[in-house]
Amino acid sequence: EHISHDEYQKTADWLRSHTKHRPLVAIICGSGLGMLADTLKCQDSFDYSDIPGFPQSTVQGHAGRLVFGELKGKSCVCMQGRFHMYEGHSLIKTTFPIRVFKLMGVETLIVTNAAGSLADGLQPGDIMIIKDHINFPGLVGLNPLCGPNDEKFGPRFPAMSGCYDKGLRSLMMEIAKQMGVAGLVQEGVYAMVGGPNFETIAEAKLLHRLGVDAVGMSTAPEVVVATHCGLRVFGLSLITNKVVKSYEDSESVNHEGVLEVGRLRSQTVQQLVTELISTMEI
Ligand SMILES: Cc1cc2[nH]c(=O)nc(N)n2n1
Repeated sequence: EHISHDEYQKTADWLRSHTKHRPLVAIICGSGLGMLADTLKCQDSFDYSDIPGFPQSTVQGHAGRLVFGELKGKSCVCMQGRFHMYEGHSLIKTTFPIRVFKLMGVETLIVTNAAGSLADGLQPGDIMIIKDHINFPGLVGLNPLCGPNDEKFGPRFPAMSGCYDKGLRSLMMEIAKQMGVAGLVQEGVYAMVGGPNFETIAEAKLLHRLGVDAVGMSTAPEVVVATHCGLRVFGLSLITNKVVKSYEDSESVNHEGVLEVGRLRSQTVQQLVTELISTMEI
């Protein structure tokens, strides 16, 4: 379906009339990383169900709240729970909040997610700074920008090269070193698959062959829409499991395990993101 500019504007106006916060940074908290929102000071929070135009979140481990507040004195808005294509939402709906944030004056998007690792050097519990992504659904036309282009947001044919801001990626590597967790952090390529099933072994081998380091079921559509409307983007993946790449391997992955690693490492992710927001020029 198509969403008119006025609908985005209406939601942005509703939010601006319900909070005094004027965030410059938006953060999307991935599976098991929702606690970051709880660290915001002077919070104003809204259940997605109370916000006109917002879709509803249905995934275990995703609260479904929009939290405004301050992080180290900087005004932020946090999505505690995000929308996924596999929930049956259209991609227009899953990325609706991004354009609302843009209309509210947000200039930087920080997106976090949980992902499975295909790279041999990436272990569960590691943190991957997203250098670039492969948007498989987008390549076959499942793209939030399909349909009439809204020129007020951006061009018909937006460039995507360099959509993960190099300055923020370097800054985050610096922060990881200062925090003494550089050993946990490395850059890599993230691939989005539609889900909700995890990969077959043949699919895992294909992705690995294509140069994918970590695979998940979100993030790319949000980043495409954010880049289209001119937001600066930083992304990181919390590696929750090794993707099974061999027919001899009996291991298999499940959502519980994904959430468990989230709980284990969320503290570190929280500190890294907080430090990034506090250090970067807004
Ligand atoms: C959130 C998440 C975690 C994993 N692990 C995996 O092996 N394959 C995925 N697609 N995902 N997605």
